[in-house]
Amino acid sequence: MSATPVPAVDVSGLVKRFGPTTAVDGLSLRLDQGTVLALLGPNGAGKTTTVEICEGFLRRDAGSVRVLGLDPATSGDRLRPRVGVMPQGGGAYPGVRAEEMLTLVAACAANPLSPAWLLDVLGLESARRTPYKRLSGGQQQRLSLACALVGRPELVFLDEPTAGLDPQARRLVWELVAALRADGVSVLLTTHVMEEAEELADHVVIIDKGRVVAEGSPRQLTAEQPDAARLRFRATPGLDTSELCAALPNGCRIDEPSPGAYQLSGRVDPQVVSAVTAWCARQGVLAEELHVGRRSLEDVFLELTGRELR
Ligand SMILES: Nc1ncnc2c1ncn2[C@@H]1O[C@H](COP(=O)(O)OP(=O)(O)OP(=O)(O)O)[C@@H](O)[C@H]1O
Repeated sequence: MSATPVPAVDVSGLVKRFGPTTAVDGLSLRLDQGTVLALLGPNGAGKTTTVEICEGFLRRDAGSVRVLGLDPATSGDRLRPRVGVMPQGGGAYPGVRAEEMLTLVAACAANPLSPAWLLDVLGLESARRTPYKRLSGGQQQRLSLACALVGRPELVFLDEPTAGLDPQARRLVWELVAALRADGVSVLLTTHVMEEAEELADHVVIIDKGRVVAEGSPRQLTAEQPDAARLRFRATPGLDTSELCAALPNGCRIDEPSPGAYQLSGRVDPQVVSAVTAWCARQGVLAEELHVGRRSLEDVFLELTGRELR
């Protein structure tokens, strides 16, 4: 009989307070080896705090945390060679050149990847000799990612790895995360971009105010009755939707979960779309960002918390 593998990250009942603020409030999550977990939540939800505790950079107030079976609060020396960290916002000595920085980090690893190769893969070839402070924000992000990966870690923590990246660079990071997963590396990433979680993660943990509000695979979280679709649009906040409600078929409901964001749930057919746009025309408002589709993680978050992710 084979033994169950140790989870890459196992957090249970985690609590962290900063003075009167409870940043993490009894949070539990588990990242299985070789999988990708996305910690999704709005600003201030407690994502960075959770990750920094797992990285061993912050002390917890309560709960248990195991990273590759070890406690990061006491086993930092043993974990450092096995774990890659891409902190939010990055940061480095301003004068250090991109390749110098990566070579320096590589020198700490027993069996590093080639810095030159990694710079090439991340599209930083032309910035090799550029001092850190002269790199663009996106280049700094990618260098930070390279530093997290150069030591061939078993597990990587990526805190908002695509924040501030242009679509092309974002796609590059997504491909890299998929490649890491294919190589059996475990990845815990934070994001408030739901498409990122949907695209990359095996398991999504949605948090708000330091607590888990939902979790599961993206498919589980967005599953609904097969004939149900969503219609969403933006318009002037506070419109009286009673006339529209009366015109909709039974089983359709319209909500305004956050000001100006309207959401219709139920069976969305061409007549329903037409009723909505006709109603908007009568109100003299333009329905912006009109979208019909299946429920997204953004919808799930909105339903659970009444607020938008961004
Ligand atoms: N060093 C600190 N001192 C005081 N309060 C802090 C500190 N670090 C975080 N907090 C507070 O803890 C809460 C959680 O912050 P955290 O940075 O973990 O959230 P987050 O989900 O990562 O947000 P973001 O998406 O903006 O990065 C916030 O209310 C934040 O203001």
